[in-house]
Order: sequence, then C-alpha cells, then structure tokens
Amino acid sequence: MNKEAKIYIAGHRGMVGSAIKRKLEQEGFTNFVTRVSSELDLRNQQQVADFFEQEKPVYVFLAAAKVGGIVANNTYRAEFLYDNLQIQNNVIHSAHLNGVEKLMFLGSSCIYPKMAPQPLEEDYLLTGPLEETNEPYAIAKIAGIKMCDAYRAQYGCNYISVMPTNLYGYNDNYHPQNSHVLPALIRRFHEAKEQDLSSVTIWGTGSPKREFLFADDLAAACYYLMENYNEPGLVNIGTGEDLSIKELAELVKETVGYEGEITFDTSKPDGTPRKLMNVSKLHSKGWKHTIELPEGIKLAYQDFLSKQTVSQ
Ligand SMILES: NC(=O)C1=CN([C@@H]2O[C@H](COP(=O)(O)OP(=O)(O)OC[C@H]3O[C@@H](n4cnc5c(N)ncnc54)[C@H](OP(=O)(O)O)[C@@H]3O)[C@@H](O)[C@H]2O)C=CC1
Ligand SMILES: C[C@H]1O[C@H](OP(=O)(O)OP(=O)(O)OC[C@H]2O[C@@H](n3cnc4c(=O)[nH]c(N)nc43)[C@H](O)[C@@H]2O)[C@@H](O)[C@@H](O)C1=O
Repeated sequence: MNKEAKIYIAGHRGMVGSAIKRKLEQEGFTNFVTRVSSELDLRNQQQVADFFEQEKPVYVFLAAAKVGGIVANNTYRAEFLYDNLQIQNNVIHSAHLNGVEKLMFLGSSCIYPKMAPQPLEEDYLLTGPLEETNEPYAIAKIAGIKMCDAYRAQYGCNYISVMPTNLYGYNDNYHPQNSHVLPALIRRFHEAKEQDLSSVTIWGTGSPKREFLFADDLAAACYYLMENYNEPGLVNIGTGEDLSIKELAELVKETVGYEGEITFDTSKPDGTPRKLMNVSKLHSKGWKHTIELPEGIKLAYQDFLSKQTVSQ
C-alpha cells in the first residue's frame, strides 16, 4: 500500500474499524477519509455513490456493518439482512465505479455451516445448512464474499475477503442484550461484583465452544493481508484455539475478581456448538496472533473500566 494514498475505513468508529485505523497510523499512513453513519448512511445508494465520486479513495476497508451477538442477530433478523446487504452492495459497487485499487471485505466465521467439521476450513463454505440464529447475517456475509469474487472475475477488481472469528477489544459494545458474549460477561461480572450479588447468570448451557481474537490482532492481520494477499475466495483470521463458554465465564470472573457462583439460563440459545477456525492458510501466508486470551481480557476489562470512569 502506498503510504500517501487515500484510505477509506468504513466503520472507523467501531471496534474493528478503530483498531484498523490505529494500526495504519502506527505504520505511518495519514491520508484517511472517514464518515460516521449520521453523515453517510451506507445503506443509501445515492449517498454512497456521491461520497465515492467526491473522495475517490484508493484503498477501502469495509468494516461497517450491522453487528451484534446471538440474541441481536436472532431478534433483528430483517435489519441484519437488509442493512448488511445494502451497505456492502453500495460500497463494493461504488468502489468499482470509482477505480478503488484494493478493497477488503470483512465477513465472519458464522458463514460456515452449523455442523461443519472442525476446525473450519475455507472450502467448507456453502457445504451445508447455516446456524438458524444468525442465518440472515451469514447470508449477507456470504453475498459479500461472492460479490468481491464476481467483481474480481468480471472486472479485475482486487477485492479480498477475510473471515474473522469472534472478536473483542477496545471500543466493544457492552449492551446487556445486544452485545457478544465476552463484553456481556465483562459487564455482568463487574456489575455483580459492584453490587455484591451472590450469582451471575450466563446464557445457554455453557457447553458451546468459541474462539476469540483481540481486535488489535485482527487489525494487524488485515493490514498484513492488504499488503500480501491478492486472491479470490476467503481467508480465516483467528487463533486456532477455542474454549467452552463455561471456561470463558470462569476466566472473565477471575479477571474481574468476582467471587460468587455462575448459573446458566438454558432458555437462551446456545447457537452453533462449535466454530473453531482452521488458520493454516493465514499462518502459511506469514501471520500469527500475538495477544492470548487471558491478557486480552485484562486489556478489554481495563478499557471497560476507563469508560465507566468517563461516563460517571
Ligand atoms: N465483533 C465481532 O465479534 C465480529 C465482527 N466481524 C465483522 O467486523 C466488522 C466490524 O465489526 P465491529 O467493529 O465489531 O462492529 P461495531 O458495531 O463496533 O462497528 C460497526 C460500525 O459500522 C458502522 N455502521 C453500521 N451501520 C452503518 C450504516 N448504515 N452506515 C454507515 N456506517 C454504519 C457504525 O458506524 P457509526 O459508529 O458511525 O454509527 C460502526 O462504527 C463487521 O463487518 C463485522 O461483521 C466479524 C466477526 C466477528
Ligand atoms: C461473532 C458472531 O457472533 C454471533 O454468534 P455467537 O458466536 O453465537 O455469539 P455470541 O457472542 O452472542 O454468543 C456466544 C455464546 O455465548 C453464549 N452466551 C452466554 N452468555 C451470553 C451473554 O450474556 N451474551 C451473549 N451474547 N452470549 C452469551 C451464547 O449463548 C452463545 O452460546 C453471531 O450471531 C454473529 O454475529 C457472529 O458472527
């Protein structure tokens, strides 16, 4: 990537977009164009067309999306499908019309079939039925991968797709119902400790297994692939290690310093039983994560606490 070229990070205020911006700044990039959603609604075709026509970015990181945890995905099914299709269709098509040199599309590990063999290899895409709770989101993300590949095949666009595993980090969403599990547990254990509660309830059975990657590691991988990867298809980004939700809860409990019990609300969905990424392709390209889960949870908890202080 040319250090002077204009870079558009869609979703620069989000957890991933802000981590990508930090990484690029560390690498010496300075020429960013950004818009928050209230200035540029990426679902709006005309607004996106006008923005690209006016700004003519050279590189695009597409990290804007309707995002949330298992219950948000299952509740706002229409929005997860409509918003995400609109955002990615508008951005990818406008990038093509305005000669964007390279674009990165961010998908998700939920694109793989619910019962796919583990660990998940890139070529398991479209080999079986999806997990019901996040099917609309997954369908949109699969369309994004196919759109990048179609624009590459027909127009020669250098658009690449990466599939991050479950993420956490700075600027995460701590909404009690709509967030992902890790920020939800940080908040719940913290509040239970503050209020001296005797137990904390976590959703589901605790038996599903998940893999977690710190968002700054993801950003480093995205930058690495933007520099070194120019192929169709997809690349998994993860650690290649997972743990059960019960084990995760124990880890968060310990980090927060909560001493009560953990109980399970089995009326809440478990979702996919397991989604461990096979990261051989990523490793073979020369990139590996650096932040292990216990350290990452400490960093995320510090970030959570610093925002509590500001909002008080
Ligand atoms: N978090 C996770 O665990 C995972 C995330 N991903 C993917 O990574 C990407 C980023 O996710 P993450 O950072 O966690 O999400 P966040 O919710 O933190 O950020 C999403 C960003 O998208 C922007 N956005 C949403 N809707 C619109 C819109 N209509 N117009 C313009 N901007 C919009 C928001 O902008 P604004 O702030 O201006 O409103 C926001 O900053 C997504 O593609 C997601 O699917 C993939 C795997 C796991
Ligand atoms: C990143 C990924 O995120 C979503 O999929 P998910 O992996 O199922 O994500 P999750 O983080 O919400 O849950 C992980 C597990 O954890 C359990 N769990 C326990 N207690 C809480 C809890 O308090 N909150 C949440 N959210 N989950 C909890 C929960 O029951 C589940 O078994 C996709 O919809 C899709 O958006 C996507 O791509």
